[in-house]
Amino acid sequence: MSTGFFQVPNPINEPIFSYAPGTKEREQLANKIKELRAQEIEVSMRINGKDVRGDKKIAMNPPHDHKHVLGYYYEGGKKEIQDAIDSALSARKEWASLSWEKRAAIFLKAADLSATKYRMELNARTMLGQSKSVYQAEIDAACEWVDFLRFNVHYATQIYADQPISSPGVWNRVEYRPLEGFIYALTPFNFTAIAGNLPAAPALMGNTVVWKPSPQQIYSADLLMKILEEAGLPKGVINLVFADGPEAGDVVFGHKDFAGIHFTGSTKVFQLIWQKIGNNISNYKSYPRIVGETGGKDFVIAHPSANVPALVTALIRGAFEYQGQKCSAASRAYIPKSIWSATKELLIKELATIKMGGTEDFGNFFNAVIDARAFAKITGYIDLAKKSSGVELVAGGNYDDSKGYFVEPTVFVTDDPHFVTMEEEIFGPVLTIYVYEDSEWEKTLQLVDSTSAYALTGAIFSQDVYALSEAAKVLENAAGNLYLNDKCTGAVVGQQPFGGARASGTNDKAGSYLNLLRWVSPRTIKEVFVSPEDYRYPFLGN
Ligand SMILES: NC(=O)c1ccc[n+]([C@@H]2O[C@H](COP(=O)([O-])OP(=O)(O)OC[C@H]3O[C@@H](n4cnc5c(N)ncnc54)[C@H](O)[C@@H]3O)[C@@H](O)[C@H]2O)c1
Ligand SMILES: N[C@@H](CCC=O)C(=O)O
Repeated sequence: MSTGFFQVPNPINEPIFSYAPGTKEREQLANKIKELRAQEIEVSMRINGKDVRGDKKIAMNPPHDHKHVLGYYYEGGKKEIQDAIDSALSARKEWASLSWEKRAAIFLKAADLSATKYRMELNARTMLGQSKSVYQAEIDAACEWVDFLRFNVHYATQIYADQPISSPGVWNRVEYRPLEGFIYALTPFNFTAIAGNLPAAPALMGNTVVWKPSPQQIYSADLLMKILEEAGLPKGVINLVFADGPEAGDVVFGHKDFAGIHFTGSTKVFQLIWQKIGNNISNYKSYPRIVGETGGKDFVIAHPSANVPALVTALIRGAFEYQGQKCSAASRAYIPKSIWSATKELLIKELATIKMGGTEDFGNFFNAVIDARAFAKITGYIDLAKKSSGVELVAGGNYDDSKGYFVEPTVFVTDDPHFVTMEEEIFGPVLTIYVYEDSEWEKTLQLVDSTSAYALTGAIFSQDVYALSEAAKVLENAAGNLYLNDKCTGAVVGQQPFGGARASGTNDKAGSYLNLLRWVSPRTIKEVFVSPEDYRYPFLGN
């Protein structure tokens, strides 16, 4: 029973380890990678706190070394999804009525376990299973995941503390109830932190969850689940399932107690899901909450006053960190003619220094793309661009999938600002540049705004304050996360709440109170201390 107004520990961002040569953490991580590579693990679903194995045994392989086997998982089907829903629904009553600080303590403990005991393994699994470099794994699987857990507890308390005023003789209160039913968390391959946050955020607010991760992220999802359980998460609160997406969707979206979806993934899949929910709308007990962060076609626009070395650094980091497989990745850039030749020269020079290879070698900045399907899609765009007129290959353009799914960091310049690679999300290491006349700055801003259906992230480079503020105004609706003189990736929880609008999602800002608000259904209570005992108003007289 709660007996106080509790203050949660003040969250601060988890410090990023350097993994520089000679550091203890570098040695520990290298050892953990070696240890994991030497074994084949068996991964089960977790339904109602129990290991459950489906009939289909599927191998997990490092994308940069696809013949190596890291282990196997066992995919289920409709029956396991139904069992997971039943488990979530039966766990709901007890979990929802547990006092908030006891729920919060579990997630804070999971944060501490992830920052200490399991940090190396979280990073190692993300590096091996998703082909992330050491730094990219550290900012994701360790730091962002820990930040989500700690900051969400802080935001939850802000929500609970937000109470209405009361007039004399009355006490008004708002209870922030969890949603009535179960939540479906459907998560992407590219961020371990996002995969963990999507089930954890609704669960923190008292909901129970069915979580289906991307097949390409199961190797690290398995560890996230183990950490949450070790932290004390009761059985049935989060149920981890592995199944074909549409098959699982049929069961989930057809269920009357479906109360909400927490999705991150592609725009196409989100739109299919929204349609399915819409088609079933009259069958649900409540209107389901639909929260989805989806694709991007993120831009960089440089003004003639831009600092060229800073611009080139932002293009390289923004477009090619994690092989361009971030929803926030820079994939179209607009450079004025007056600085194009300096930009091009430096870009080519710097790209030539990038080392590509497996994640086990910490000297590699660049690793493999996630799987054969992504490799085929990305190289399809590269081949098309290579043979198109008006498009010039500036750097990269080669690829090889014999050992791993390697695609070089690739840059094209096009004379058509509507060329397909300027408009569609490729989700790989391909950057397309359009060079504009300096005199066409205003026109180019309009072009940036109207070229793509997406509106996730964008960056403006300018040393001229008027140009910077003009661009920010014209591009007001072109990005949910706008960067001035910085790359358009790498949002930090608590610092840059993340999400976009238009085709990029519902912009509910992961890692902020705005997101947590979607997982509660407020109940307003008015209590009157001395209730009126006569219906007559004074104006009626005697
Ligand atoms: N805006 C953001 O915050 C953000 C963050 C990360 C990734 N993303 C986006 O995610 C995409 C990359 O991730 P991905 O390849 O894992 O996305 P995806 O859409 O292919 O898959 C996301 C999840 O949906 C499932 N799924 C796939 N097809 C389905 C279907 N027809 N019905 C039901 N479920 C289905 C997948 O198994 C996975 O669990 C990119 O488009 C990227 O921009 C967005
Ligand atoms: N939040 C991450 C992107 C997540 C999508 O893949 C960033 O800001 O770069």
